[in-house]
Amino acid sequence: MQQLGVSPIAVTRLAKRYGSVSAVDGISFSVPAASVTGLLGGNGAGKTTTIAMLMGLITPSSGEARILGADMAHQRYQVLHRINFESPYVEMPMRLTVRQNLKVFGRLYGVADLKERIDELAGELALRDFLDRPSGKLSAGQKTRVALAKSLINRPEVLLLDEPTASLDPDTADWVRTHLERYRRERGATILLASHNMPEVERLCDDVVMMKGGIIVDQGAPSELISRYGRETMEDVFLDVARGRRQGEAA
Ligand SMILES: Nc1ncnc2c1ncn2[C@@H]1O[C@H](COP(=O)(O)OP(=O)(O)OP(=O)(O)O)[C@@H](O)[C@H]1O
Repeated sequence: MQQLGVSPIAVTRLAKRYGSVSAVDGISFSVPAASVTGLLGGNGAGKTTTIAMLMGLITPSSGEARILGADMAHQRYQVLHRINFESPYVEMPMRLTVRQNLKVFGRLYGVADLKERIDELAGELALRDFLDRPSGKLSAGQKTRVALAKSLINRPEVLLLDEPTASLDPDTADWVRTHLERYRRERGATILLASHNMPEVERLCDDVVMMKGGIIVDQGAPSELISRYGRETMEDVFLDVARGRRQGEAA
């Protein structure tokens, strides 16, 4: 059970240095239960490094990344079965079929009703036509649907998504967003979403954390940020932040 009053995702003075490079430089933010927060920033801002520390895949130089109360650098095994992630940069074993891959991940996450769960996801995410094909022989869009199925296999309470719609056609991307919205609503899941797609951020995110050079340069609800910067869209806000323009300053 989640502790009362503790955000499912909580990052405190988190930092990661690689030699002289500060990939993440002492950031703090939290994601309230059952909400979606977008992690935004240009290339090299520190988003993937932050998510990797939240997954416990990279050890912070200092500070803490907690999920469901567990310090992910030291206590991740307490909560791994309750969380999951999706990234287009993580490939599944290509020779295994989609079904075999989902079985491997399902076992890793300790899913009790695995056969039923795979069947359920195959229906919901339209995987049936290629469930018994090698994962390496799928199109990018099909691979993304499989990656989404993998990330939902254990019905996670917390989902970390690193550009879940990167390199998808607009139709498939819209389809993925609709699924994520539905999953969040039905499961009450807490989601952190790194994205370069501003319409996606406006549609899915309750809150946004904007990073640049490893630090947080602004945060708030998309509508709040748009009005604070005197802009029409998050795309405009993003460009203002990326180009170092102050709120309300003319382009
Ligand atoms: N293993 C590493 N060794 C050295 N520097 C690294 C390493 N990983 C990341 N960095 C550096 O840390 C900074 C942040 O990288 P990160 O991948 O977190 O950014 P990002 O916001 O996810 O960028 P993108 O949008 O391009 O994916 C960059 O300057 C990057 O070059």
